[in-house]
Amino acid sequence: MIHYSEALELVLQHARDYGIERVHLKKAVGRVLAENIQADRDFPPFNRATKDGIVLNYSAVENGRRVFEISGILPAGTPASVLEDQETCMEIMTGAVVPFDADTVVMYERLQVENGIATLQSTPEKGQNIHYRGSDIGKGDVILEANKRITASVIGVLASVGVYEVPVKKLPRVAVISTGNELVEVDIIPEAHQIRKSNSYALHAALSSEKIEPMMLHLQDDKDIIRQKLNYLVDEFDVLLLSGGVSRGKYDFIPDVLQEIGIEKSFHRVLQRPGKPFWFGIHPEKGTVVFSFPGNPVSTFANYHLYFKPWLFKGMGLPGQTRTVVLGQAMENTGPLTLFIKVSVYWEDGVLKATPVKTNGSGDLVSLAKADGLVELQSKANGFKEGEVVPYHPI
Ligand SMILES: Nc1nc2c(c(=O)[nH]1)N[C@H]1C(S)=C(S)[C@@H](COP(=O)(O)OP(=O)(O)OC[C@H]3O[C@@H](n4cnc5c(N)ncnc54)[C@H](O)[C@@H]3O)O[C@H]1N2
Ligand code: MOO
Repeated sequence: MIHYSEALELVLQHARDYGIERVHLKKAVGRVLAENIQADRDFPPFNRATKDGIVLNYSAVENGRRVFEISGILPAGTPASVLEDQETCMEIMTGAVVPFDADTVVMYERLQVENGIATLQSTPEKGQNIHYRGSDIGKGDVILEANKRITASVIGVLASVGVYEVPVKKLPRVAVISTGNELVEVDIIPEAHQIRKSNSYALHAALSSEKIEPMMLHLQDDKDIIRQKLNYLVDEFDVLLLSGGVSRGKYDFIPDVLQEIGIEKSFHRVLQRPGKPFWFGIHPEKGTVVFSFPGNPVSTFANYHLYFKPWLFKGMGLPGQTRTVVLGQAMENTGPLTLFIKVSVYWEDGVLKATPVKTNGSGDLVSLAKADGLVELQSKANGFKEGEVVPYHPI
Protein backbone atom coordinates (compact mmCIF):
# COMPACT_ATOMS: atom_id res chain seq x y z
CA MET A 1 0.00 0.00 0.00
CA ILE A 2 1.19 3.49 -0.74
CA HIS A 3 1.14 6.64 1.31
CA TYR A 4 -1.42 9.42 0.60
CA SER A 5 1.25 11.82 -0.66
CA GLU A 6 2.55 9.23 -3.18
CA ALA A 7 -0.98 8.42 -4.33
CA LEU A 8 -1.75 12.10 -4.83
CA GLU A 9 1.49 12.57 -6.75
CA LEU A 10 0.57 9.68 -9.10
CA VAL A 11 -2.89 11.15 -9.66
CA LEU A 12 -1.47 14.60 -10.37
CA GLN A 13 0.98 13.16 -12.90
CA HIS A 14 -2.06 12.41 -15.05
CA ALA A 15 -3.54 15.91 -14.88
CA ARG A 16 -4.50 17.10 -18.35
CA ASP A 17 -5.39 20.30 -20.12
CA TYR A 18 -8.47 19.55 -22.27
CA GLY A 19 -8.06 22.65 -24.45
CA ILE A 20 -10.10 25.79 -24.97
CA GLU A 21 -13.67 26.57 -25.94
CA ARG A 22 -15.62 29.82 -26.14
CA VAL A 23 -18.79 30.34 -24.16
CA HIS A 24 -21.15 33.28 -23.94
CA LEU A 25 -20.52 35.78 -21.16
CA LYS A 26 -23.73 34.73 -19.40
CA LYS A 27 -22.51 31.13 -19.20
CA ALA A 28 -18.93 31.85 -18.19
CA VAL A 29 -19.20 32.35 -14.43
CA GLY A 30 -17.44 29.56 -12.52
CA ARG A 31 -15.38 28.53 -15.55
CA VAL A 32 -11.62 29.11 -15.84
CA LEU A 33 -10.32 31.81 -18.13
CA ALA A 34 -8.07 30.24 -20.77
CA GLU A 35 -6.36 33.29 -22.30
CA ASN A 36 -5.03 36.64 -21.14
CA ILE A 37 -7.55 39.41 -21.78
CA GLN A 38 -6.31 42.80 -22.96
CA ALA A 39 -7.99 46.16 -22.59
CA ASP A 40 -9.49 47.15 -25.96
CA ARG A 41 -9.30 50.86 -24.99
CA ASP A 42 -7.97 53.05 -22.22
CA PHE A 43 -9.70 52.79 -18.83
CA PRO A 44 -11.37 55.14 -18.31
CA PRO A 45 -11.62 55.87 -22.03
CA PHE A 46 -11.83 59.66 -21.53
CA ASN A 47 -11.24 62.21 -18.79
CA ARG A 48 -14.35 61.53 -16.74
CA ALA A 49 -16.02 63.85 -14.25
CA THR A 50 -16.38 62.16 -10.87
CA LYS A 51 -18.81 64.70 -9.37
CA ASP A 52 -21.92 66.58 -10.43
CA GLY A 53 -21.11 70.29 -10.56
CA ILE A 54 -19.29 72.63 -12.91
CA VAL A 55 -16.17 72.26 -15.02
CA LEU A 56 -13.80 75.14 -15.59
CA ASN A 57 -10.32 76.09 -16.71
CA TYR A 58 -8.15 76.54 -13.66
CA SER A 59 -6.22 79.48 -15.17
CA ALA A 60 -9.33 81.61 -14.57
CA VAL A 61 -9.21 80.72 -10.86
CA GLU A 62 -5.50 81.52 -10.77
CA ASN A 63 -6.33 84.93 -12.23
CA GLY A 64 -8.66 85.55 -9.30
CA ARG A 65 -12.05 84.70 -10.86
CA ARG A 66 -14.65 83.24 -8.46
CA VAL A 67 -17.87 83.94 -10.41
CA PHE A 68 -18.54 82.01 -13.62
CA GLU A 69 -21.32 82.30 -16.14
CA ILE A 70 -22.67 78.85 -17.03
CA SER A 71 -22.30 78.45 -20.80
CA GLY A 72 -23.82 74.98 -21.19
CA ILE A 73 -24.56 71.62 -19.60
CA LEU A 74 -22.83 68.27 -20.15
CA PRO A 75 -24.82 65.16 -19.24
CA ALA A 76 -23.05 61.76 -19.23
CA GLY A 77 -23.30 60.15 -22.65
CA THR A 78 -22.67 63.28 -24.72
CA PRO A 79 -19.63 63.40 -27.01
CA ALA A 80 -16.57 65.41 -26.03
CA SER A 81 -17.03 69.18 -26.30
CA VAL A 82 -14.95 72.34 -25.84
CA LEU A 83 -15.11 75.01 -23.16
CA GLU A 84 -15.07 77.81 -25.75
CA ASP A 85 -14.81 80.74 -23.37
CA GLN A 86 -12.46 79.94 -20.52
CA GLU A 87 -13.84 82.75 -18.40
CA THR A 88 -17.12 80.75 -18.24
CA CYS A 89 -17.88 77.28 -16.94
CA MET A 90 -20.22 74.43 -17.93
CA GLU A 91 -22.37 72.29 -15.73
CA ILE A 92 -21.14 68.70 -15.86
CA MET A 93 -22.63 65.44 -14.56
CA THR A 94 -20.75 62.48 -13.09
CA GLY A 95 -19.58 60.22 -15.92
CA ALA A 96 -19.57 62.97 -18.55
CA VAL A 97 -16.52 63.77 -20.70
CA VAL A 98 -14.46 66.70 -19.38
CA PRO A 99 -14.39 69.18 -22.30
CA PHE A 100 -11.19 70.35 -24.03
CA ASP A 101 -9.75 73.47 -22.46
CA ALA A 102 -11.26 72.62 -19.07
CA ASP A 103 -9.34 70.87 -16.32
CA THR A 104 -11.12 71.13 -12.98
CA VAL A 105 -14.51 70.00 -11.66
CA VAL A 106 -16.17 71.69 -8.68
CA MET A 107 -19.09 69.85 -7.05
CA TYR A 108 -22.43 71.58 -6.47
CA GLU A 109 -21.95 71.46 -2.71
CA ARG A 110 -18.98 73.88 -3.03
CA LEU A 111 -20.94 76.36 -5.19
CA GLN A 112 -23.75 78.79 -5.14
CA VAL A 113 -25.71 78.60 -8.38
CA GLU A 114 -28.22 81.33 -9.18
CA ASN A 115 -29.64 82.71 -12.42
CA GLY A 116 -27.11 80.91 -14.61
CA ILE A 117 -24.14 82.07 -12.52
CA ALA A 118 -21.95 79.75 -10.40
CA THR A 119 -19.98 81.29 -7.53
CA LEU A 120 -17.14 79.34 -5.92
CA GLN A 121 -17.49 79.00 -2.13
CA SER A 122 -13.87 77.97 -1.70
CA THR A 123 -10.74 77.73 -3.81
CA PRO A 124 -10.62 74.41 -5.68
CA GLU A 125 -7.48 72.43 -6.49
CA LYS A 126 -6.33 72.26 -10.05
CA GLY A 127 -7.37 68.99 -11.72
CA GLN A 128 -9.72 67.88 -8.96
CA ASN A 129 -12.65 65.47 -9.44
CA ILE A 130 -11.39 64.06 -12.73
CA HIS A 131 -10.73 60.37 -13.38
CA TYR A 132 -8.05 60.66 -16.07
CA ARG A 133 -8.09 58.71 -19.29
CA GLY A 134 -5.97 55.53 -19.05
CA SER A 135 -5.24 56.06 -15.35
CA ASP A 136 -6.68 52.62 -14.43
CA ILE A 137 -5.22 50.73 -17.36
CA GLY A 138 -4.01 51.49 -20.87
CA LYS A 139 -5.23 50.09 -24.18
CA GLY A 140 -3.51 46.75 -24.88
CA ASP A 141 -2.58 46.13 -21.25
CA VAL A 142 -3.44 42.70 -19.81
CA ILE A 143 -6.38 43.25 -17.50
CA LEU A 144 -7.18 39.62 -16.73
CA GLU A 145 -4.67 36.81 -16.67
CA ALA A 146 -5.37 33.29 -17.90
CA ASN A 147 -5.96 30.45 -15.41
CA LYS A 148 -8.25 32.56 -13.29
CA ARG A 149 -11.62 31.44 -12.00
CA ILE A 150 -14.31 33.61 -13.56
CA THR A 151 -16.25 35.33 -10.79
CA ALA A 152 -19.09 37.82 -11.09
CA SER A 153 -16.61 40.70 -10.89
CA VAL A 154 -14.48 39.12 -13.64
CA ILE A 155 -17.65 38.95 -15.76
CA GLY A 156 -18.01 42.70 -15.18
CA VAL A 157 -14.47 43.31 -16.46
CA LEU A 158 -15.00 41.04 -19.49
CA ALA A 159 -18.19 42.92 -20.31
CA SER A 160 -16.41 46.27 -20.04
CA VAL A 161 -13.85 45.24 -22.66
CA GLY A 162 -16.46 43.72 -24.96
CA VAL A 163 -15.50 40.05 -24.54
CA TYR A 164 -18.84 38.30 -24.93
CA GLU A 165 -17.43 35.02 -26.28
CA VAL A 166 -15.18 34.10 -23.38
CA PRO A 167 -12.21 31.73 -23.92
CA VAL A 168 -12.48 29.14 -21.14
CA LYS A 169 -10.77 25.87 -20.29
CA LYS A 170 -12.67 22.91 -21.67
CA LEU A 171 -13.95 20.62 -18.97
CA PRO A 172 -13.43 16.86 -19.06
CA ARG A 173 -16.43 14.71 -19.97
CA VAL A 174 -17.20 12.84 -16.78
CA ALA A 175 -19.31 9.73 -16.13
CA VAL A 176 -20.41 9.03 -12.56
CA ILE A 177 -21.02 5.33 -12.09
CA SER A 178 -22.43 3.84 -8.94
CA THR A 179 -22.43 0.10 -8.34
CA GLY A 180 -24.25 -2.29 -6.04
CA ASN A 181 -27.43 -4.40 -5.93
CA GLU A 182 -28.54 -2.81 -2.68
CA LEU A 183 -28.90 0.64 -4.23
CA VAL A 184 -32.16 2.11 -5.46
CA GLU A 185 -33.20 5.41 -6.97
CA VAL A 186 -33.80 8.32 -4.66
CA ASP A 187 -37.44 8.81 -5.57
CA ILE A 188 -38.65 5.39 -4.43
CA ILE A 189 -39.24 3.96 -0.98
CA PRO A 190 -36.49 1.39 -0.35
CA GLU A 191 -37.18 -2.11 0.95
CA ALA A 192 -35.70 -2.83 4.38
CA HIS A 193 -32.46 -4.22 2.84
CA GLN A 194 -32.02 -1.45 0.30
CA ILE A 195 -30.58 2.07 0.43
CA ARG A 196 -30.89 5.08 -1.80
CA LYS A 197 -27.92 5.90 -4.02
CA SER A 198 -26.68 9.03 -2.36
CA ASN A 199 -23.08 8.94 -3.63
CA SER A 200 -24.02 9.62 -7.21
CA TYR A 201 -26.02 12.71 -6.25
CA ALA A 202 -23.31 14.02 -3.93
CA LEU A 203 -20.76 13.61 -6.75
CA HIS A 204 -23.15 15.17 -9.25
CA ALA A 205 -23.54 18.18 -6.98
CA ALA A 206 -19.82 18.50 -6.35
CA LEU A 207 -19.15 18.36 -10.10
CA SER A 208 -21.89 20.89 -10.83
CA SER A 209 -20.08 23.40 -8.67
CA GLU A 210 -17.14 22.95 -11.08
CA LYS A 211 -19.60 23.45 -13.97
CA ILE A 212 -19.18 19.81 -15.02
CA GLU A 213 -22.46 18.15 -16.01
CA PRO A 214 -21.72 14.44 -15.62
CA MET A 215 -23.52 11.50 -17.18
CA MET A 216 -24.91 9.27 -14.43
CA LEU A 217 -25.23 5.54 -14.57
CA HIS A 218 -25.88 2.74 -12.12
CA LEU A 219 -24.56 -0.80 -12.56
CA GLN A 220 -25.77 -3.93 -10.79
CA ASP A 221 -23.11 -6.29 -9.40
CA ASP A 222 -22.94 -8.37 -12.59
CA LYS A 223 -19.43 -8.77 -13.94
CA ASP A 224 -20.45 -9.15 -17.61
CA ILE A 225 -22.70 -6.11 -17.56
CA ILE A 226 -20.08 -4.05 -15.75
CA ARG A 227 -17.45 -5.09 -18.32
CA GLN A 228 -19.69 -4.32 -21.27
CA LYS A 229 -20.77 -0.90 -19.99
CA LEU A 230 -17.35 0.24 -18.80
CA ASN A 231 -15.83 -0.83 -22.11
CA TYR A 232 -18.20 1.55 -23.85
CA LEU A 233 -17.78 4.39 -21.34
CA VAL A 234 -13.99 4.31 -21.61
CA ASP A 235 -14.35 5.42 -25.26
CA GLU A 236 -16.96 8.09 -24.62
CA PHE A 237 -15.63 9.90 -21.54
CA ASP A 238 -12.43 11.53 -20.36
CA VAL A 239 -13.01 10.53 -16.75
CA LEU A 240 -14.88 7.71 -15.04
CA LEU A 241 -15.77 8.36 -11.42
CA LEU A 242 -16.89 5.09 -9.89
CA SER A 243 -18.12 4.40 -6.41
CA GLY A 244 -18.28 1.03 -4.72
CA GLY A 245 -17.11 -2.48 -5.53
CA VAL A 246 -13.38 -1.93 -4.96
CA SER A 247 -12.66 -3.68 -1.67
CA ARG A 248 -12.35 -7.41 -1.03
CA GLY A 249 -15.96 -8.57 -1.23
CA LYS A 250 -17.09 -11.48 -3.42
CA TYR A 251 -19.00 -8.99 -5.60
CA ASP A 252 -16.31 -6.32 -5.76
CA PHE A 253 -15.63 -6.83 -9.46
CA ILE A 254 -14.49 -3.36 -10.40
CA PRO A 255 -10.65 -3.66 -10.12
CA ASP A 256 -10.59 -6.87 -12.22
CA VAL A 257 -12.94 -5.52 -14.85
CA LEU A 258 -11.07 -2.23 -15.18
CA GLN A 259 -7.87 -4.12 -15.93
CA GLU A 260 -9.68 -6.49 -18.32
CA ILE A 261 -10.84 -3.56 -20.42
CA GLY A 262 -7.32 -2.15 -20.64
CA ILE A 263 -7.15 0.41 -17.85
CA GLU A 264 -3.64 0.34 -16.43
CA LYS A 265 -3.67 0.29 -12.67
CA SER A 266 -1.61 3.06 -11.12
CA PHE A 267 -2.39 1.96 -7.55
CA HIS A 268 -5.02 0.20 -5.47
CA ARG A 269 -5.37 0.96 -1.75
CA VAL A 270 -3.83 3.87 0.06
CA LEU A 271 -2.65 4.13 3.65
CA GLN A 272 -5.48 6.42 4.64
CA ARG A 273 -8.86 6.44 6.34
CA PRO A 274 -11.47 6.98 5.07
CA GLY A 275 -11.03 6.00 1.45
CA LYS A 276 -8.45 3.25 1.79
CA PRO A 277 -9.50 0.85 -1.04
CA PHE A 278 -9.26 3.62 -3.69
CA TRP A 279 -8.28 2.30 -7.15
CA PHE A 280 -6.77 4.65 -9.73
CA GLY A 281 -5.71 4.02 -13.29
CA ILE A 282 -5.55 5.30 -16.83
CA HIS A 283 -6.15 3.89 -20.30
CA PRO A 284 -2.72 4.13 -21.95
CA GLU A 285 -4.01 4.85 -25.48
CA LYS A 286 -7.36 6.50 -24.90
CA GLY A 287 -6.18 8.60 -21.97
CA THR A 288 -9.36 7.90 -19.97
CA VAL A 289 -8.64 8.54 -16.30
CA VAL A 290 -10.42 6.26 -13.83
CA PHE A 291 -11.05 7.20 -10.22
CA SER A 292 -12.66 4.18 -8.58
CA PHE A 293 -13.68 5.28 -5.11
CA PRO A 294 -14.65 3.04 -2.20
CA GLY A 295 -18.44 2.93 -1.83
CA ASN A 296 -18.89 4.21 1.69
CA PRO A 297 -20.40 7.65 1.22
CA VAL A 298 -17.79 9.48 3.29
CA SER A 299 -14.97 7.61 1.52
CA THR A 300 -16.30 8.53 -1.92
CA PHE A 301 -16.80 12.15 -1.00
CA ALA A 302 -13.48 12.52 0.81
CA ASN A 303 -11.57 10.98 -2.09
CA TYR A 304 -13.35 13.21 -4.57
CA HIS A 305 -11.91 16.19 -2.67
CA LEU A 306 -8.54 14.65 -1.89
CA TYR A 307 -7.78 13.38 -5.41
CA PHE A 308 -10.24 14.35 -8.15
CA LYS A 309 -10.38 18.05 -7.34
CA PRO A 310 -6.60 18.55 -7.16
CA TRP A 311 -6.34 16.59 -10.43
CA LEU A 312 -8.98 18.81 -12.07
CA PHE A 313 -7.51 22.04 -10.70
CA LYS A 314 -3.98 21.16 -11.83
CA GLY A 315 -5.24 20.36 -15.34
CA MET A 316 -6.97 23.74 -15.51
CA GLY A 317 -3.96 25.63 -14.15
CA LEU A 318 -5.70 26.60 -10.90
CA PRO A 319 -3.87 26.67 -7.57
CA GLY A 320 -4.55 23.85 -5.11
CA GLN A 321 -7.22 24.17 -2.45
CA THR A 322 -5.37 22.70 0.52
CA ARG A 323 -5.17 25.16 3.40
CA THR A 324 -3.95 24.98 6.95
CA VAL A 325 -5.99 25.25 10.10
CA VAL A 326 -5.28 25.41 13.81
CA LEU A 327 -6.54 22.49 15.89
CA GLY A 328 -9.14 23.67 18.39
CA GLN A 329 -8.50 20.57 20.47
CA ALA A 330 -5.88 17.83 20.76
CA MET A 331 -6.16 14.87 18.34
CA GLU A 332 -4.34 11.58 17.91
CA ASN A 333 -3.11 9.37 15.12
CA THR A 334 -0.66 6.73 16.26
CA GLY A 335 -1.58 4.12 13.61
CA PRO A 336 0.06 3.70 10.19
CA LEU A 337 -2.70 5.43 8.17
CA THR A 338 -3.09 9.10 7.32
CA LEU A 339 -6.38 10.09 8.90
CA PHE A 340 -8.77 12.61 7.41
CA ILE A 341 -10.97 13.84 10.23
CA LYS A 342 -14.25 15.61 9.53
CA VAL A 343 -14.19 18.99 11.19
CA SER A 344 -16.20 22.14 11.46
CA VAL A 345 -14.19 25.35 11.42
CA TYR A 346 -14.69 28.64 13.19
CA TRP A 347 -12.82 31.92 13.58
CA GLU A 348 -11.36 32.81 16.94
CA ASP A 349 -9.23 35.94 17.45
CA GLY A 350 -8.49 36.06 13.73
CA VAL A 351 -7.42 32.41 13.58
CA LEU A 352 -9.28 29.65 11.73
CA LYS A 353 -9.72 26.73 14.11
CA ALA A 354 -11.04 23.22 13.61
CA THR A 355 -13.04 21.00 15.89
CA PRO A 356 -14.01 17.40 15.04
CA VAL A 357 -17.56 16.57 14.02
CA LYS A 358 -19.09 13.64 15.90
CA THR A 359 -19.06 10.69 13.52
CA ASN A 360 -19.97 7.06 13.22
CA GLY A 361 -17.40 6.07 10.58
CA SER A 362 -17.23 6.24 6.79
CA GLY A 363 -20.82 5.12 6.31
CA ASP A 364 -22.06 8.11 8.31
CA LEU A 365 -23.20 10.54 5.65
CA VAL A 366 -25.08 12.75 8.08
CA SER A 367 -21.89 13.75 9.90
CA LEU A 368 -20.42 14.73 6.54
CA ALA A 369 -23.13 17.30 6.01
CA LYS A 370 -22.18 18.90 9.33
CA ALA A 371 -18.50 19.17 8.37
CA ASP A 372 -16.76 22.07 6.63
CA GLY A 373 -13.73 20.04 5.68
CA LEU A 374 -11.17 17.41 6.60
CA VAL A 375 -8.02 17.87 8.62
CA GLU A 376 -5.11 15.70 7.55
CA LEU A 377 -3.35 13.91 10.38
CA GLN A 378 -0.19 12.02 9.54
CA SER A 379 0.84 9.18 11.79
CA LYS A 380 2.54 10.70 14.86
CA ALA A 381 3.63 8.97 18.05
CA ASN A 382 3.04 11.81 20.50
CA GLY A 383 -0.24 13.14 19.09
CA PHE A 384 -1.35 16.58 17.90
CA LYS A 385 -1.71 19.31 20.48
CA GLU A 386 -4.38 21.95 20.66
CA GLY A 387 -3.12 24.95 18.68
CA GLU A 388 -1.05 22.85 16.25
CA VAL A 389 -1.27 23.80 12.56
CA VAL A 390 -2.30 20.97 10.22
CA PRO A 391 -3.31 20.68 6.52
CA TYR A 392 -7.01 21.30 5.91
CA HIS A 393 -9.09 20.25 2.90
CA PRO A 394 -12.35 22.20 2.58
CA ILE A 395 -15.22 20.03 1.29
N1 LIG B 1 -12.31 -7.50 3.89
C1 LIG B 1 -12.31 -6.16 3.73
N2 LIG B 1 -13.47 -5.53 3.71
C2 LIG B 1 -13.49 -4.19 3.54
C3 LIG B 1 -12.29 -3.48 3.41
C4 LIG B 1 -11.08 -4.19 3.42
O1 LIG B 1 -9.97 -3.61 3.29
N3 LIG B 1 -11.14 -5.53 3.57
N4 LIG B 1 -12.33 -2.13 3.28
C5 LIG B 1 -13.48 -1.48 3.87
C6 LIG B 1 -13.50 -0.10 3.48
S1 LIG B 1 -12.32 0.87 4.22
C7 LIG B 1 -14.42 0.43 2.65
S2 LIG B 1 -14.45 2.12 2.38
C8 LIG B 1 -15.41 -0.38 1.97
C9 LIG B 1 -15.40 -0.07 0.47
O2 LIG B 1 -16.12 -1.02 -0.16
P1 LIG B 1 -16.48 -1.00 -1.67
O3 LIG B 1 -15.77 0.06 -2.39
O4 LIG B 1 -16.33 -2.35 -2.18
O5 LIG B 1 -17.96 -0.50 -1.63
P2 LIG B 1 -19.29 -1.36 -1.49
O6 LIG B 1 -18.98 -2.57 -0.73
O7 LIG B 1 -19.90 -1.45 -2.79
O8 LIG B 1 -20.11 -0.36 -0.58
C10 LIG B 1 -19.68 0.01 0.69
C11 LIG B 1 -20.83 0.70 1.41
O9 LIG B 1 -21.19 1.88 0.76
C12 LIG B 1 -22.53 1.87 0.32
N5 LIG B 1 -22.63 2.48 -0.99
C13 LIG B 1 -22.01 2.07 -2.11
N6 LIG B 1 -22.35 2.83 -3.14
C14 LIG B 1 -23.19 3.75 -2.67
C15 LIG B 1 -23.92 4.83 -3.27
N7 LIG B 1 -23.82 5.11 -4.59
N8 LIG B 1 -24.71 5.58 -2.47
C16 LIG B 1 -24.82 5.30 -1.16
N9 LIG B 1 -24.17 4.31 -0.55
C17 LIG B 1 -23.38 3.54 -1.28
C18 LIG B 1 -22.88 0.41 0.26
O10 LIG B 1 -24.25 0.17 0.37
C19 LIG B 1 -22.08 -0.17 1.40
O11 LIG B 1 -22.77 -0.01 2.62
O12 LIG B 1 -15.14 -1.74 2.15
C20 LIG B 1 -14.81 -2.12 3.49
N10 LIG B 1 -14.70 -3.54 3.51
O1 MOO C 1 -12.14 3.85 3.41
MO1 MOO C 1 -13.16 2.96 4.33
O2 MOO C 1 -12.95 4.37 3.95
O3 MOO C 1 -12.36 3.47 5.90
O4 MOO C 1 -14.68 3.15 5.15
